Amino acid sequence: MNILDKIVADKRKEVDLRKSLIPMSQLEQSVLFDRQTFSLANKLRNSQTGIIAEHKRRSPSKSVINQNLNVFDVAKGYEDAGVCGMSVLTDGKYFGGSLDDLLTARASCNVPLLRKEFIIDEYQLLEAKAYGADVILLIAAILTRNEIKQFSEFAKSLNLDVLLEVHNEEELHKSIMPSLDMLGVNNRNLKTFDVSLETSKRLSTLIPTDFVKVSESGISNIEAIKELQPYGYQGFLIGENFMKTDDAGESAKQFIKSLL
Ligand SMILES: O=C(O)c1ccccc1NCC(=O)[C@H](O)[C@H](O)COP(=O)(O)O
Repeated sequence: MNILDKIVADKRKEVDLRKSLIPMSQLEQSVLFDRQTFSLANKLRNSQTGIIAEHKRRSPSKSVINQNLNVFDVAKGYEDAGVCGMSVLTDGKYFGGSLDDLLTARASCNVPLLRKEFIIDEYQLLEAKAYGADVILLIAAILTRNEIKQFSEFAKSLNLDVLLEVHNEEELHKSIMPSLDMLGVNNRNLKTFDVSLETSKRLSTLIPTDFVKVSESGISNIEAIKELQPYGYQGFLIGENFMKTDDAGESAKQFIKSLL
């Protein structure tokens, strides 16, 4: 079994348990459920830099990145740096994240928040809304076309933006549909962890122009952004490069300053 299959198998068990502990009706009663959400897609369309900065303590490919940073300070730092959005990993077992991280980030800043998760059930979209997210991620590699349609339409009914992530042509062809806002190309192969910006370049021409294009993973310098912008990318998801430093917000600030 590859790592992605393992993550998804574990996630199914976790979501089943969560559902039995907190019913959907309780999530819908969250004070955050009826808040006006921020659109990441609109922010990216109107930005010169397009940085989506991630909170990421550890990962299957790198094990520990940084366990010492406080998500409240990281969120505030990213906002002060001028990011377009913040991605918050909420998976506990593989990334050391939690829904509490999402809530803490929400309490700390007013930038669009992406719940970075392995979404396999509509229940997780209700959780995303209840804990303050504005955007959800759908990963084509772990979903059927019908699931992508069902989850993205449900997310839109909750006023959440949808970022659909692909890694190859087949995933892209099965996923294109009007209920998506942003098409993300992950430069990291989630089964082997190989990273190449060439993936974003190769797939760029196949993405219809009505979607905001986002390049994800393995972006560690300004040159990478300059290389990807001519391919139509308006969003750049960056995790490790900021999180490996002592001050992720300051690192994002210097990065964005050099881009302008
Ligand atoms: O990062 C991993 O090792 C990983 C492994 C398996 C599934 C997902 C994984 N990462 C999620 C992400 O998409 C990245 O955290 C995100 O794009 C930022 O990447 P980076 O800038 O390389 O930290």
